[in-house]
Formats: sequence, structure tokens, C-alpha cells
Amino acid sequence: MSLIKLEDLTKIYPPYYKALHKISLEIQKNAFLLITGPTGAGKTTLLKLIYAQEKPTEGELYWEGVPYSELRYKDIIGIRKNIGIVFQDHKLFSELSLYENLEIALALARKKVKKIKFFIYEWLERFNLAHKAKKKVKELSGGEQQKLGILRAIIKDPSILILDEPTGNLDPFSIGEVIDLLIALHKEGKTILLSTHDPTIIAKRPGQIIMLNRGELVKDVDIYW
Ligand SMILES: Nc1ncnc2c1ncn2[C@@H]1O[C@H](COP(=O)(O)OP(=O)(O)OP(=O)(O)O)[C@@H](O)[C@H]1O
Repeated sequence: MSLIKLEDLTKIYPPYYKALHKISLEIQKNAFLLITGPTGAGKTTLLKLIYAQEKPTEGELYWEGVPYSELRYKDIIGIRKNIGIVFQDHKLFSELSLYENLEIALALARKKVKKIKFFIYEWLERFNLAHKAKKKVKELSGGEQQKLGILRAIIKDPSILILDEPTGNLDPFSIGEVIDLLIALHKEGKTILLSTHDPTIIAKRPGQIIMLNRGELVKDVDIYW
């Protein structure tokens, strides 16, 4: 059974803007799915529907076979515990340090960690940010903030990572670093859903690539490339 199934999903924003039109897709556990397509194509909307942040106008989503429309609030909270999400505008606490942002992420996820300082520094090291641990987020470059946004999503150890354009502000070197990290996390068993325009990431082909255009799933790019 697929982890997440989308069936004929249509999303219309008021008054009548069709952001997605009859999208059907199955996402398996441990998939690495790249969602690409031009700006305004519906990529963010698709990820919001999967995260249950928006509801479809028509169609249905299934989580391990259970329709989203039958999920109660507490079930949705349960699902979200398994998901680490990286927003386009990363939503970090800019007056707090990198270390404090990660500490808060762990506390909010109610993740108990022995030797928390060591744990956080190990992750910062893996992202090449340990030397900046005590700096305030507002003192970081845009790219460093994006890396921290990804790290904050990963540190609570979710089984699924949803990343919406996570490399928008990054230089080519940092994009390479981030994609290699995501590939490593995928090998460790994570399911990764990533929306991107970035040619470097698409060229790496870490998994299945789908393309949206004006809300339509125009092609499974895997078939053509
Ligand atoms: N809350 C909303 N209300 C009305 N229209 C919306 C809303 N959110 C998105 N849209 C519209 O739906 C369409 C799809 O938006 P979406 O953000 O999903 O695209 P995208 O592919 O992620 O674009 P980008 O690559 O620029 O982030 C756009 O035309 C957008 O203006």
C-alpha cells in the first residue's frame, strides 16, 4: 500500500482560481519525489494538501489507505508528528541563536534527547554550521538560514520531509551540500517530497520527478528524461 495517495485532487481558491486540476499520484514509503514546474504551477498547494494545511475542493487524499476526509484533528496532529516541513520563508526565530532555534524545535516535537548539547552540535556540524551555533539567526546569510530551516525540520527525526523550494537563496556549492544531505537522509530511510526549480537538483535525479503546469500534472518526467 502506498504511504500517501492522491486521487483526482482539485483545488480551487476563491473566488474561482483553479490551482490544481485532477491530480492523481501515489507516493511510496521511502520515495524521493521531486515536484517541479513553473512559478504558480501549484507545487506549494500540492504540498499544503499533503500536510493537511489546505483541503481539496474535490478529490481525496489517503494516508496509509485512510481518507484524509475521515481523519480527526488528533489524527492530523499524529500525522504531522511524522513530517518535518521546510517552508519557503523558513519561519525561524530571528532574535534567537541557531542553537536555541534547534532546542525549541526539539521541545515542540517533545523529542527527548540524552546529552542535548552534544546532539545539537553534532547536527550543526553535519550542516557545517557548528561554528555559528551562538549567533542570532538574523546575523546569518539567507543561505545559512535556509540550511538551518532544513536542519530544524530534520532534527526531530521525522520519517517524512516536505521541502518547498528549500534552496532558493543558496549558492551552487550550498545547493550541492543540501542535496547530498537529502540523498544521505533518503538512504537512511526518510521519505522526501521536494518542490524545486533548481536544475542542479533535477540533474542529480535523486528519485521520481513530476512536473506541474497550471495545476495539471503534465507528465511524469521520468518517462521522458
Ligand atoms: N491562498 C490562496 N488564495 C488564492 N490563490 C492562491 C492561494 N495560494 C495560492 N494561490 C494561487 O494558486 C496558484 C498556485 O500557487 P502555488 O503557490 O501552489 O504555486 P507554486 O507552483 O508553488 O509557485 P512558486 O514556484 O512561485 O512557489 C498561484 O496562481 C497562486 O496565486
